[in-house]
Amino acid sequence: MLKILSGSQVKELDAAYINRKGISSLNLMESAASGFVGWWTAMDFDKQLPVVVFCGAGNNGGDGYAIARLLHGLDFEVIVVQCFTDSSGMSPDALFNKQSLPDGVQVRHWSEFAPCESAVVIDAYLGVGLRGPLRQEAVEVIQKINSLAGLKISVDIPSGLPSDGLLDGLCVRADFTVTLAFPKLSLLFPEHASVAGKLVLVDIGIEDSDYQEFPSTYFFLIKKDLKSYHRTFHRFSHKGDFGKIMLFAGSIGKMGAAVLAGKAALRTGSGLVTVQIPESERQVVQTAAPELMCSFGLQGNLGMFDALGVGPAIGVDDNAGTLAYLFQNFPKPMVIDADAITLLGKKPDLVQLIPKGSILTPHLVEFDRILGRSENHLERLEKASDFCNKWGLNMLIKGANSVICLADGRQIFNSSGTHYMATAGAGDVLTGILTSLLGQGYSPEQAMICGVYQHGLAGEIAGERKRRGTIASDIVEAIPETFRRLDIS
Ligand SMILES: NC(=O)C1=CN([C@@H]2O[C@H](COP(=O)(O)OP(=O)(O)OC[C@H]3O[C@@H](n4cnc5c(N)ncnc54)[C@H](OP(=O)(O)O)[C@@H]3O)[C@@H](O)[C@H]2O)[C@H](O)CC1
Ligand SMILES: [K+]
Repeated sequence: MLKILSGSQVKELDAAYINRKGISSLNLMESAASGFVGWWTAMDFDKQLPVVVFCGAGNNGGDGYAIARLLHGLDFEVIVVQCFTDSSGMSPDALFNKQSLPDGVQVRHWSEFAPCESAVVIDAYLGVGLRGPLRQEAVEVIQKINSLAGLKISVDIPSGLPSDGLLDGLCVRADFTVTLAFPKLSLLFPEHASVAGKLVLVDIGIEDSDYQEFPSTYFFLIKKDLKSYHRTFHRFSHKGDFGKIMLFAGSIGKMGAAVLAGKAALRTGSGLVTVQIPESERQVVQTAAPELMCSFGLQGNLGMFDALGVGPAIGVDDNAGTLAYLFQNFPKPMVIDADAITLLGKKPDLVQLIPKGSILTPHLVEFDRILGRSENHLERLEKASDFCNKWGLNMLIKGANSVICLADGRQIFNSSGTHYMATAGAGDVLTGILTSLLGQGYSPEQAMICGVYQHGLAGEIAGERKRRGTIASDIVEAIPETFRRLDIS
């Protein structure tokens, strides 16, 4: 899992890495530039289009000069736009790379650069070294970059965006941000989605062990992490090992929630799945999914289940008593979603009854219902951390880059998923997946890590095939393929 460090820790990380590996800072900059160009090559940009690289005087600019040299070597027409006047303030590595530009690369000063009609723009003006409010010249440079018509690609972070905090002013509006080593925290905030564009992560060779000495509570979950969090089953495993779970979901007119959550749990590998529903609606479930079992009364049978999920479309009117009953009579961690979260917002006294280690899965509106409105994502993350710590609970804040908030304070941003998942019932599918994994003996942390990543991956697989026509059932049907892609048997 990648640790997300603050902008000011990046310099120390580089120094420690350089020291340990016995390489120069220039080598690291070259890795960054060649990583960027590796992505560029895979994107197969049109060689007819000129490439305009805006370079600052710091190491972000240094990356830009090195990228300009490498792209020129690949036969692109490259124009470097120098965004400073006095070269004496340049970082040594940026200066070296500026001096290494081949003759064929044109260099202009930003104030003299007249925008060409069509070009790809690379923004290597300011990176994580930004300090304080933008100076006047920087405002004008960024306005110029934003005024250009072509595709804009920011190196490491859109220039002007603080790496760890909130945008307060102007920054480059990127179509892609190619971020180095780990995503900068602010790139993961929903309020910055429109300036960060698509996020691309480039590995520059720094290993997980190099991060160890740097404290951070923020992490980024990537594909290679998944396998080690999964349980392995053997040839003597039987139906019981895969868990018996109960999903309390659906109500009259909204039975799809029970069907989707139930099918998702089956596709995730649950041995036996029972849905708790109104008796009058049993034919909906049993016709849609014959593998599901139905139950119509809670009392008496909770002890037989390994895990429980509650909330999707149960309604908020008469269920406070039921929730209290579940919390008091099912002592293991459970999944709490949708209407159950809204109910907690209405009856906060219920929170203290929730079994420790349980997983709450609010989207942003539901989050506000339990913890009040937040001005921004940073405030939201802090509230989640306090809440989880106070009550010994886990929370998943759903959205692009959903955040897994663990009771011990770690907050893990998910990297999988797509906007095609913004469709009715996608959350019900997640509840089914998470409850299934808890029932298979996964700890809440394991269940959240595996479940959230695979839910996102299933959405990506469904989206590849169905694009904006993706519906929640497609996500369910893509779950088996996620096990194949992650090489999990
Ligand atoms: N491990 C890695 O991830 C690596 C990243 N690399 C790249 O390096 C940058 C960070 O480089 P750094 O030199 O620390 O800083 P920047 O280039 O981002 O910024 C410094 C320049 O910004 C000017 N600045 C600072 N604040 C302001 C402001 N408020 N308004 C205007 N200009 C500002 C500063 O000017 P000074 O006059 O104050 O010196 C500098 O010119 C990182 O983002 C990556 O891109 C490395 O390539 C290798 C490893
Ligand atoms: K930049």
